[in-house]
Amino acid sequence: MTEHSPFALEFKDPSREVERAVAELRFGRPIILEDRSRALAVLALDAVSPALYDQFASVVGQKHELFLTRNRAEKLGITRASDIVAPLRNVSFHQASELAYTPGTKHLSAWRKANELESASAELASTALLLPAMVCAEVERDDKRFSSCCTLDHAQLSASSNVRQSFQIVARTPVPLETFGYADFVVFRGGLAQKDQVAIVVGKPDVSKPVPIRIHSSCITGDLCGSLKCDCGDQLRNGLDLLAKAGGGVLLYLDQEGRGTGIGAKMRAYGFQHRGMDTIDADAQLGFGADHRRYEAAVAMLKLLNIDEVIVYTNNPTKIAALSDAGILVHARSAVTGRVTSENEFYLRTKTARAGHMLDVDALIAAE
Ligand SMILES: Nc1nc2c(ncn2[C@@H]2O[C@H](COP(=O)(O)OP(=O)(O)OP(=O)(O)O)[C@@H](O)[C@H]2O)c(=O)[nH]1
Ligand SMILES: [Zn+2]
Repeated sequence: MTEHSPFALEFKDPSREVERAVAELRFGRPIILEDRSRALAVLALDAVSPALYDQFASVVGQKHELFLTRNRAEKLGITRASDIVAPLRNVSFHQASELAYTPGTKHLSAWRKANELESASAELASTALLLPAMVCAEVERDDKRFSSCCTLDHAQLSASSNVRQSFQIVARTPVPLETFGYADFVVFRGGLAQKDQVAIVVGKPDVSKPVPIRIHSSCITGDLCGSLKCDCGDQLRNGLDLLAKAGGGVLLYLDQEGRGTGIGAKMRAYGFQHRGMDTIDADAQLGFGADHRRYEAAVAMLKLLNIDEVIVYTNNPTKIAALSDAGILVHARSAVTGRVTSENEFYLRTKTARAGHMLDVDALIAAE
């Protein structure tokens, strides 16, 4: 345990250091990520300006390299199932961006397998909701040229993981909903570099019995604007309806836009889907895996609401597994569906075929 001086305010715990590094990357500034043997200057390509990219390249004498995940590497024709790093000497910002996330780019002449530190830098980008494409350069420890940059020890990244489960309730207030009458909105704060999360308590669920719950990931396009490209808006409203009909329950509305990749990445991926790609391949072009959501917040929220046994409204087996793995007893699973539209049918079929969702799209169409 760190000893704190009674005469100073100290914020030296690992999670604060990680959050600082994440914020720096989001603002397009370099950080230094180091372990016992080396130091890596890192920029997130998604956030950096072309001018700072050029400046970084010249400061490190054109020895900068581009980290790409194995998902992106596969799209560049490299099928060795590892994260990779490619040299960027004399590669412009525009060309680097093409390598990182433009479909159809094939001109990667040289690359090597990424090391652990380089892969860890992409983990930070993912926490910052940025694309996992990093501009890296190995530098000396305590390199004066980067003295004004935030430095993060790799060990602090793993040491901060317990914070992901740490939440507290900030407010609990009833809100009158058009269809359901008053529902309590409970706001939770905590986690690692996370926004506030919300639980909507419909009716008066009895926590001494299995509580009906829905874990819903935010979808600005579907939930808010009625986009026809997905089933989220319907699932949100039908989910609340099912909880009310079950005699009361809790909907956890998680800040996990774009399956945890963020709205920026999701809209880039939508652009690729307009060209015919499915939802998973579109994300892979950007370097992402099939699903980046984490459920520590959901588990912490349930525990703070004194809920440890549930009936879950979902078609997604990953959500059930995440709850069970965290010690929440899942008594049953119930389906929650939406309308099938010509715009979302391919998306729904992809979720079933490639992400194991328990959804019979043909039966839904037949029932309409
Ligand atoms: N990256 C990406 N995310 C998408 C796309 N379409 C929808 N999403 C996101 O997918 C998530 C869907 O959330 P949910 O409806 O809670 O989850 P689900 O995995 O469908 O599971 P259930 O609805 O519980 O069956 C939300 O975070 C959406 O923002 C897409 O094409 N690309
Ligand atoms: Zn959606």
